[in-house]
Amino acid sequence: MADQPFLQAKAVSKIYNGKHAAGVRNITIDIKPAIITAIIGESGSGKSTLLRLLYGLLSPQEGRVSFKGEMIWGPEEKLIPGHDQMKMVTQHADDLNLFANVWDNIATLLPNTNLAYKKERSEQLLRQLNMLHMADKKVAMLSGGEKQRVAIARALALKPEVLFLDEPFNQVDTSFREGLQRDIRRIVDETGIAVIMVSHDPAEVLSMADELVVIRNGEIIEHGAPQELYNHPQNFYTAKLLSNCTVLDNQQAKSLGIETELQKVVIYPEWISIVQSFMPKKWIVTHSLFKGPYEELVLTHDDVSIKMFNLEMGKYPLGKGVNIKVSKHLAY
Ligand SMILES: Nc1ncnc2c1ncn2[C@@H]1O[C@H](COP(=O)(O)OP(=O)(O)OP(=O)(O)O)[C@@H](O)[C@H]1O
Repeated sequence: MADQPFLQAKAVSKIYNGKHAAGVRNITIDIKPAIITAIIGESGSGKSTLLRLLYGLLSPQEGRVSFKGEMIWGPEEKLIPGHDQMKMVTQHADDLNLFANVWDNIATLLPNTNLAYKKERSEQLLRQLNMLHMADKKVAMLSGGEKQRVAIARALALKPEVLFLDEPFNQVDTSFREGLQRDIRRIVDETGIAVIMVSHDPAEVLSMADELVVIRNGEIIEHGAPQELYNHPQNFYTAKLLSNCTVLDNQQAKSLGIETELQKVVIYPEWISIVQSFMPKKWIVTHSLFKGPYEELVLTHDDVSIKMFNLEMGKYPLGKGVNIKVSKHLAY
């Protein structure tokens, strides 16, 4: 059927036994093919639980998960949970054969019935993950990031339609991480696979995802495109997750000329700029953190401190007084 949902959870709940009623509650979500969906939320909010329910590693207590109209059965209903068309890679990349080389770790998953295809597909996977030059290396000799690439190539070997990534880049350093992120984006664009990922890193989800799903205390509170959620978060929680922002109460916000009846005012660092003015310079630079291409400054006036980015390195040393302009704020 043309309008059959791809991967869908309907009113799914899974609450663990324990002192606190933790887990996920009444989750309804439609995952689309050929895009990257990222699930974000604070630690313990239920991200991994949701991922495992979608993948069939956990059985829901209520609701159902289906893939192209077919029910996904969890371990309570099925001896070997999961679905042939879905694969998961976690941060541990733990199903690798450390004593075999990279090539064999991948080729072994492909059928022997067509050796020409086996060779061609293994090569293609290694090329997609930028590992062709390491084909002969023993996996035990690889770095954490390289092992992660092999794990992803293995997961893709049989052309699944859905790839789950649970904090896949945690062990990987920044430069390697960006390369891997780009490769995953390219694979999604080239193959039409759906990627569903969980990550703690706002920069990562903002740059990688097409759709963000925000989860708090086991419930989805909002979802949408990264740009939309970043610029217009409906919830204070989402703004705090996505930006290293300043949070003020409405009294403190008055010192920036912001009047609101709502309790909390959120200002992202990039919404504050230093301006030249003849007015008394009431904001004092009280902290300065070197961040490589920019400095993160904390400016203080009475009991109010705000964070901003400064690209003019060294121009505003500690103790310097400045005037500022706030171009935008959010209130909750
Ligand atoms: N097997 C379990 N038994 C009991 N409680 C559990 C179990 N697994 C998870 N929980 C609890 O359920 C809640 C959600 O856990 P989950 O791992 O899904 O959160 P998360 O958002 O992925 O967290 P993190 O970002 O820290 O990995 C947490 O409070 C956790 O302690």
